[in-house]
Amino acid sequence: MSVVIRCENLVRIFTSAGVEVVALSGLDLLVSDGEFVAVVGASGSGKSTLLRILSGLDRPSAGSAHVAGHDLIAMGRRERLRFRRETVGFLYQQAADNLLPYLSVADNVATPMHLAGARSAQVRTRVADLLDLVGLADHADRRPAALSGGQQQRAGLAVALANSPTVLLADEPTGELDTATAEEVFAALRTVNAHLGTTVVVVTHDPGVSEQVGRTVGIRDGRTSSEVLRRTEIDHEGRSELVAEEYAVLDRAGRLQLPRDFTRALDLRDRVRLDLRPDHIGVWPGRTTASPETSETPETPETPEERTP
Ligand SMILES: Nc1ncnc2c1ncn2[C@@H]1O[C@H](COP(=O)(O)OP(=O)(O)OP(=O)(O)O)[C@@H](O)[C@H]1O
Repeated sequence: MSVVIRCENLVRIFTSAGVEVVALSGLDLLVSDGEFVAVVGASGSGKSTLLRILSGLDRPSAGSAHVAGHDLIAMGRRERLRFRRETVGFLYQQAADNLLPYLSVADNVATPMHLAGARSAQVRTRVADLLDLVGLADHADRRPAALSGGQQQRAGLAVALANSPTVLLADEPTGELDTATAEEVFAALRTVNAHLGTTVVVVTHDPGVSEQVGRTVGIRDGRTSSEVLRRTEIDHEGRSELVAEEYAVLDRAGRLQLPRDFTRALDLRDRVRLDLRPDHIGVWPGRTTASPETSETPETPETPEERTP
């Protein structure tokens, strides 16, 4: 499957009042065509900065970023405008940022198409198709204020998809919604992902969304740290079960960030002991007094931090 988003060693440093803030500190991210990925991290971890760069609103200080064949650093003004209009769609947390309050839902969805020069007949068909897809066919004539929070986000989703973007970027799209309504919005995002093939990247502080998406990428201190991949497996009795596997990102320099709950569980810190096996690497709490040669190496290590890829 082809790669749609490729970020390598992305750095973004802000300077305000003479103080430098490192928002992204060498972030790597690969997203394949048609994937549904959540980037999850605490407040201040760099999520919004990453999305602003991916949507062409901001430029990184260093590193490289490509989205759907566009080089986000080399891109000139004209290409950037076209990229923002045609290649990426954006869904914000607040309905007010996605929808114009004085237009009906249908006119909100039609506006980006008219701006891109689409013909009226074409616009009408696409508006109807999109509202059908997000389950708002019966609400086309309503103003945003007459919709529930979940309906407003689904209307915003239809607006973001108006010009058939390759990638949909969503910044905390369910941040203001209760759990049931958030699930409804994620269901609409999954429908869009499955039916239109749009690659979807959601950023959020909520680790709970990992159950709603195909892959979760953790972001910590401006770098991608761990990943959880979910896939369906058929067990020996023919039942399908959802399997979640945890991954960590290994960068080109060989650096690996272990998930915090793993390091805490085994009190791993400062220095850890490594053991190369034919198909995996074992990691043990380091001992300060014994060297790796003299310390015991379990013959059949079964500690939870060991993963066979
Ligand atoms: N324009 C800016 N000027 C100065 N510092 C900034 C700017 N934008 C972001 N930062 C800083 O960069 C860091 C990352 O911010 P960012 O908004 O990307 O994080 P976030 O994970 O999206 O957080 P939140 O969930 O709170 O929005 C923070 O320390 C933030 O204060």
